[in-house]
Amino acid sequence: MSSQGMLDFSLVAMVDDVIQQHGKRLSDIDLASRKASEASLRRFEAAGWIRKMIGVVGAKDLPAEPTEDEFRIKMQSGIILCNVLNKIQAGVVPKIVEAPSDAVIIPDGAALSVYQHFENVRNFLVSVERMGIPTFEASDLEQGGKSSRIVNCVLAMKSYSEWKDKGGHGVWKYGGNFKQSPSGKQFVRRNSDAFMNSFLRSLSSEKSLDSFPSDDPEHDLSEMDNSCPFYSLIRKFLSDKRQEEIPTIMENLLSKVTEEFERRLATQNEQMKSDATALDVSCTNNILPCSMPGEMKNDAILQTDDTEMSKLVEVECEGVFSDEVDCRVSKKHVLFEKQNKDLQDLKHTVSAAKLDIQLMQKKYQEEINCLGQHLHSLAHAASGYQKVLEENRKLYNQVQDLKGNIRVYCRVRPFLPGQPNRLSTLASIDNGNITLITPSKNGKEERKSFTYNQVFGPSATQEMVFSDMKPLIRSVLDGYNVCIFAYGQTGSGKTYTMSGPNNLTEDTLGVNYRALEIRNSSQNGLNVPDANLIPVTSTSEVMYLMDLGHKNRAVSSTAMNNRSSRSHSCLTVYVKGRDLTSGTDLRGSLGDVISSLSQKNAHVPYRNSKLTQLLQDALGGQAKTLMFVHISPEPDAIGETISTLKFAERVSTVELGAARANKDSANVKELKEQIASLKAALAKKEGEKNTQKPELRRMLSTGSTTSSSSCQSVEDIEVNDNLKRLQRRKTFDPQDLLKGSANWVDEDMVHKQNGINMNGTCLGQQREEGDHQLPKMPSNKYIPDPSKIYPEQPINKNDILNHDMNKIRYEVATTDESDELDVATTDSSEADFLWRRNARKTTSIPTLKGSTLKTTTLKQAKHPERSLIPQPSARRQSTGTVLATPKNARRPVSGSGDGRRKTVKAKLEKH
Ligand SMILES: Nc1ncnc2c1ncn2[C@@H]1O[C@H](COP(=O)(O)OP(=O)(O)OP(=O)(O)O)[C@@H](O)[C@H]1O
Repeated sequence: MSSQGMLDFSLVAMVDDVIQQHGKRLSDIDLASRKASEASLRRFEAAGWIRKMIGVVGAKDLPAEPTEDEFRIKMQSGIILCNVLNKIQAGVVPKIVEAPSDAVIIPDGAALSVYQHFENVRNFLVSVERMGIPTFEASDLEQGGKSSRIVNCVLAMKSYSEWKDKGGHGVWKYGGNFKQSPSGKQFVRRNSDAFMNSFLRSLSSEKSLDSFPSDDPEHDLSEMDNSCPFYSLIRKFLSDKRQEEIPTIMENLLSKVTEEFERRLATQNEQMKSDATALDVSCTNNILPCSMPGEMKNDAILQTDDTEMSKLVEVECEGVFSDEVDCRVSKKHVLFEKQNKDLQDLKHTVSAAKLDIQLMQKKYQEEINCLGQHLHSLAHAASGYQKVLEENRKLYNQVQDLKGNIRVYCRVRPFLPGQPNRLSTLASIDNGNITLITPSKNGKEERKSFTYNQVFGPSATQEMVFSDMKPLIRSVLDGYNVCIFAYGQTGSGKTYTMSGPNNLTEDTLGVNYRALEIRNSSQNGLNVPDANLIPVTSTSEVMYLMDLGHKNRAVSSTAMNNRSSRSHSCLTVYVKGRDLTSGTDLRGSLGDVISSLSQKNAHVPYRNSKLTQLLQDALGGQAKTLMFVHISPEPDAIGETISTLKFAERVSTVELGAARANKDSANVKELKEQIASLKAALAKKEGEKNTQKPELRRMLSTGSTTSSSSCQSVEDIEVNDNLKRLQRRKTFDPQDLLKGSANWVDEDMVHKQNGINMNGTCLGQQREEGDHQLPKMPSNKYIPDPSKIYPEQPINKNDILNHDMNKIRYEVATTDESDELDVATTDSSEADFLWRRNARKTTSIPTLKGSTLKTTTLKQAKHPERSLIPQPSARRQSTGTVLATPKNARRPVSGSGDGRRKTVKAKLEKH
């Protein structure tokens, strides 16, 4: 809205206000100023005439427009006045006393020679008076004197001079009337009413001049008073003023009115601006809720901006603008109405939108409820599916057990603290399936999935891992042998799973420790050269031995693992239990192998071959075997990871044959007791009847078709005797006898008595051969007195159940062909021995000499068909060889488990 087009105030009221505020002062100030102005004009006129008469120099640099004081001071010495007078009439002042310099004349007439000044002034005044020119008092030249009288005197001299210049006719008389000022300003003396008429006419130019007939002033004024209150106001204001004051007063009044008008206009503009802003905000606020969807009315509201509203208001105000108040009220009313209407529209829109939203909310709520029900049923179905999957997994594991498959678990190590690259190759884990992201050749990522019995992700805890293995470990108590071994790239977490990290806490205890919580009784037996068998009576004693072994392990830094195990860790716990109701004895063993991969090929084969021998028992068909593959999540390990997983997948297809419990029936037990007592008797007699030993040896050699005499024992003869007796008993199940562990335990017992120990887990194959004579094997050192190794006694490393196979490995490397080593190696693996024994059969070499570990490994490499298990990649060779334990050369190449079992059955039938 334009401020020019619509005043928010009345002009008349504004003028009235100005008059009320400044009326009296306007008159007073203006009169004084007028007088001052007149005095100035006269002074300037006087000064100008003096300068003209005597020159600027003669006038002592009197300014053209001097102030009152300047003029008085310049006149003070009387010199100028005298000189001017002499100019009008030469010699009228006969003697003028000049001042030494202007500097001696100081303000306020403090002349150096007051007397001399007085002389000049006196001479001047006398001369002037004589000429009939108006004079002044000498004191008028002093401060506070009437300087206007000095000016008047000078102007009178001027008048006289002019008169004289014109010829000096008649008598000169000074009138003292005002004349036109040098500045051109002229005060016009007029009749007050006439002047008012003229003045008001000029002001009323906005109205029609025709309405003011000039020839009847009285009529004019009354007409004007009646038609416009403004004129009446001005007339009233000027009525008591003198005519000559009216122009000045009107000038000042107009100036004040203009000032006030501008001030009010500015205020109105400000007000209009802020109103417009408020209107904008109001419109915006009202329009915002209209932006709800589906409201067509909003468009109309949005289009009604304040410009359009201004136009509307202006149109409505048109024709009535003369009445400013009405116009303003009308305009505001229109605005108000408009805004009110808009507000109502907006309210309507908002309530409509609210209704819509409520409807939508209701609809969504219904949909959400519906979805919730679907989700519920889906969740129910999913949980059922999970249950089915879990059941499926259990059944699958059972089938695996029945088939004797190696169970394969997989664990993914988490990223280690401080590892910069946290991009994992692991895509997903789902119920035994693991999917990895592998970089493909064309740059696109590919995914590869593998299936195992169980898969643990990086967040799996030790407890979670162990609880899954618990049933397997518990089956030791049911008489099964159990072998759990870890496999994987260096640094992938094998040690962590089996033992735990360096700083062990209750939460991070590995499988080894946790398995011992289960039971705390054990029997010993380990066929590792230089390893010792220590009887223990409690879990804590086993833990102590484990710690001891752990300390003895060789570790060193590899590229991927700072504390990489440079040794194999093997813990065998022999457990013997008794079923109190049936009187059945249960025995089992747990072979726990932690293998570490090396970074350099040089030492790998040695290390693997020893592990192979250790695992022979577990792979002999009698054990439940769990292979725990470990992988690292880092992208740069993806090659090794895929290779590991592929190998593990192949391993999971290998059937070792169903494991069987080492149960002794009452009959077998009875027989065993007889054998034991016989063995004890034999042992007792052995010392007494040294002469009989050659005879026994001879009997043994004739009773065996395959083994060398050096490997036979007295016990073997007794086993054969018992076998013959058992075969004659109809109630006896030959399977019992074929359970190698049953006889093995007997052997074990005897060997223990004789200070010899054998691992009692891998005799199935021996029975298959129909060769019931056990080879006599150099044994581990049995330490009947545990106190030898416990803290109170100095620890002899040779007397410790040594977990560090590294030592063995180095012996192999350095004494490759030594007899001791050969024997030791043979000791450590019955199956290996048998294999070599058969080899000897075919090659007719009746000696074990030269059959070193290295040779064994090489032979195996030359005859991969002996292995029941697929070979891993070159880098995985160490662990692959662990599984590829050299077997009997006559063992079927594939379908090993079944084939082997068939062989067993054939042998049984024979028996
Ligand atoms: N599941 C896990 N959670 C936390 N840390 C782990 C886990 N698995 C492994 N680690 C850590 O990763 C590092 C390497 O693990 P570990 O020594 O067990 O590997 P390894 O396979 O035994 O290696 P090597 O074959 O070289 O002996 C260790 O610092 C270990 O604590």
